[in-house]
Amino acid sequence: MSPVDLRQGFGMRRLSWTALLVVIGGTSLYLWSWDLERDVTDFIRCRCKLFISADIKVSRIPGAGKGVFAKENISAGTLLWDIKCDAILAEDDWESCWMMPYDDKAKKFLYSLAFSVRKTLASDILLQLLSTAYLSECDVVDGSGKDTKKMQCFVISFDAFNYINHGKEDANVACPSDAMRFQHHVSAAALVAIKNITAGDEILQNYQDYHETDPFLNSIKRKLGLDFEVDLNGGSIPNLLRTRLDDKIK
Ligand SMILES: C[S@@+](CC[C@H](N)C(=O)[O-])C[C@H]1O[C@@H](n2cnc3c(N)ncnc32)[C@H](O)[C@@H]1O
Repeated sequence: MSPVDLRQGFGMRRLSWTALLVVIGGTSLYLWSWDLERDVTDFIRCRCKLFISADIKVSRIPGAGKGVFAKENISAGTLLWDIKCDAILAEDDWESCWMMPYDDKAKKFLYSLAFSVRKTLASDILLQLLSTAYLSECDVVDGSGKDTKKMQCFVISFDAFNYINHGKEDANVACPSDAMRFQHHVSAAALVAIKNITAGDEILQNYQDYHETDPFLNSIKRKLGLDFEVDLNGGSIPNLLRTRLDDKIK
């Protein structure tokens, strides 16, 4: 596993941070106003790091929007991205990111959001947050990557890997095996190259490995009019309503 050099800054980063603060602040206010804050939102402060240089540009997949492209050759087995939710474990140069457990409380809250008649600015902001977050296994128990509970969390980060598109046979990254996690203290939500990747290749992950297969979440997203993945087996993903944060802050 050989981490390559740090990602250089991506455009819009400052705007993304401002938007993130607005989102977290707005969400807390909104939940507090519903007396739900303590019950529903455990936004866990984590640190994330991208270990490679990558470009965000138009994907070669028709209709897929933007994608992530490697700027260098990457060998199979290289750790590309990781997240740690224990401050002691992450170095200072890891960037702030968040996890929110996808548990019964979160499901109850999502349900109330989808079926509530109350529509406010704060609920709109929360929707933006949902549209950028993705589900992944998480290590919230001790933040060390050793958590074997296989919980799922929403990952909220604003780095280039938010733009990874879906691929099946051509997927070249995936979450690490349990053996790799335990041996190298890698998080369950980390991304590892599963093939040799050549500079200029688009980085693709099979979405079925980590999210969008949850019928409840998909029904909520459908109800909320959010972008969601369907028919991943068929290989085509309809471009429904696109509400991604970056589109809003152009
Ligand atoms: C996490 S985003 C990836 C970044 C996205 N392409 C963008 O420009 O913001 C996921 C969305 O990208 C699009 N997408 C990803 N993989 C795709 C594929 N193989 N075919 C078509 N659209 C895809 C879908 O709209 C999906 O909801």
